[in-house]
Amino acid sequence: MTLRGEENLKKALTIAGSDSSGGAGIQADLKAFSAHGVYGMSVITAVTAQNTQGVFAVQDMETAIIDEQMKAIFEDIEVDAVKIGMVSRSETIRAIAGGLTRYKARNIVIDPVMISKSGYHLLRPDAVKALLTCLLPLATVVTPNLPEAAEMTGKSVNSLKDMEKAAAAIFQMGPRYVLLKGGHREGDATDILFDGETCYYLRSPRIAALNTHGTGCTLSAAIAANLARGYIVQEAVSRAKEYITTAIEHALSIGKGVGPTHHFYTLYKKAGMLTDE
Ligand SMILES: Nc1ncnc2c1ncn2[C@@H]1O[C@H](COP(=O)(O)OP(=O)(O)O)[C@@H](O)[C@H]1O
Ligand SMILES: Cc1ncc(COP(=O)(O)O)c(N)n1
Repeated sequence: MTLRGEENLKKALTIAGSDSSGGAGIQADLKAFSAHGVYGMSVITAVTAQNTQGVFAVQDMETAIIDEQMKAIFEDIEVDAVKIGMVSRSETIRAIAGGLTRYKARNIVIDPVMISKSGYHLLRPDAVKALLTCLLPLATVVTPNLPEAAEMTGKSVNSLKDMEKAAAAIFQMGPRYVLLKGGHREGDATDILFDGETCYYLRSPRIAALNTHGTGCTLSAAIAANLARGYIVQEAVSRAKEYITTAIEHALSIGKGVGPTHHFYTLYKKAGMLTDE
């Protein structure tokens, strides 16, 4: 059976860690892909035991199974975009970079995940260099938050001026675009997109939200989904920013700590599935 429009179905891959509580990592990415009407696939780099209160254990996958997952996907299915999240350690990073190059992957969005909101090191400190030298040059867009930008540049990043300088320094590391996220700032949640020449400001008021688990994962997956759908980078990023803003506005009070964002608010609303209206 062929579904109407199936021949136009776009396919995106997330290479990231599993979050058992479903708010971040692979699970957030697949939800974001689905909400954009994009078929989702995954390469799991690590399994975490975590919930809304913290990360309690991590098991890294062997590089052999990372290679095999990439091979299984790329040798069979056309991949329209790739999002990369938690990569844990240098061996994992080298395996991913090798696979992306071998299979000529395109539309690559790298979220340089380092420390979870709850304070757990999801990237080993000795793997930062491998992330910068092996993966960043392959990125269409890299999406650091402020602490990650500080780690990458060796300078603290707070003001919008600092953000512009950091975006320019990270651009020199090889990605085609840098999206520096302002979620950790005081004041407006303004992000900066830099293409090597111009800084574009993506503004949104700060939402007084407690439930922001997985915001960065969701944003980068939404960018990948929009690239898979054929939008140019500026448009893909600006649509993803609208998507994450709605997802935070209607974030879910699930669990005892920092809950996840709501991926399907707009879809549920259109379908008349929201009971409070
Ligand atoms: N309280 C908030 N209100 C509005 N937007 C937010 C808020 N917190 C984060 N964002 C937005 O969510 C996206 C993810 O940013 P951030 O939370 O900094 O990423 P990370 O999860 O990597 O730390 C960015 O577009 C950021 O501006
Ligand atoms: C598997 C995985 N990947 C990424 C994050 C970062 O998300 P956050 O910064 O919201 O904790 C996470 N907590 N877990």
